[in-house]
Amino acid sequence: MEIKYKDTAVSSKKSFGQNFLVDSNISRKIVRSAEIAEHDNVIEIGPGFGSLTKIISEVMPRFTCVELDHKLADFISREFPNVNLISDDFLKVDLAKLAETKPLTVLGNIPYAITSPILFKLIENRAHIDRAVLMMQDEVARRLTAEPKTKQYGILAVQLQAFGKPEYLFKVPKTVFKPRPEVESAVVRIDFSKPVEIKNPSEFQTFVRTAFRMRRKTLANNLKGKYDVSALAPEVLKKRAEAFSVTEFVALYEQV
Ligand SMILES: C[S@@+](CC[C@H](N)C(=O)[O-])C[C@H]1O[C@@H](n2cnc3c(N)ncnc32)[C@H](O)[C@@H]1O
Repeated sequence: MEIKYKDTAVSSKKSFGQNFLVDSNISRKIVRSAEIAEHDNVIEIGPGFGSLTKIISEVMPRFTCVELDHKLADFISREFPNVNLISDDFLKVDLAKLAETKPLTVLGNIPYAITSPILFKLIENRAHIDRAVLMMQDEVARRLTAEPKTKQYGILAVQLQAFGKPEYLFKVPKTVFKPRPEVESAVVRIDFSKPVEIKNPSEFQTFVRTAFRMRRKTLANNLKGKYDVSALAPEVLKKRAEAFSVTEFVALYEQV
């Protein structure tokens, strides 16, 4: 489907997750949720035709946008000459460098196909991020914020909740996008401002992935041969990974 706005037309690319938000009330609600102030260091992922960019620019004169589609990047730099436009893949951008003066506030109606890589990049760079407000697929938003012992609770929930504080804000209907996506959307806010102390965070991430390797299996089965579980009680080992809260997960990791 060709989407045209002002002098720019793109044939919406599914692989780039190009579903453009066409309801300015929702754009305003998303930007408001980030509570940005003029002195914040804001970065927007995938500005597209600028539905969020326009609202952000009403609050602050200068911020950064990262857009992979060259046509749209050109459009943004013409429409918003004060924006620091990076015409590249967000996954390749050096966030530490952009956060040299101040931790970042990340905003975006993100391409759904790369939601997980984006979230893992944010976790990895959490020291350089204050908060993020992101629109994503509703199902993923529910997984990030899921409670233990539910179907949605898994690797993403434990990692996001261990390193940040994700909060499900509101659902967004398909009807406010052009073209309409096949899935429902939702907006999530993740607070990274109070970092949790976990020794060797990347090993913790591997531990979480290993514990959830086969969801139906017990912790004993999933950790067998990979970790020394002798310090864990037999009744703990009999449970499945989904039974443990994030705090319990950190405690388990410190005992293996
Ligand atoms: C869901 S659309 C949102 C566009 C706009 N923010 C809106 O709300 O209407 C996602 C945007 O991200 C861009 N995009 C896709 N992959 C990207 C990547 N790896 N890095 C940066 N931008 C990307 C797309 O070209 C598109 O403009």
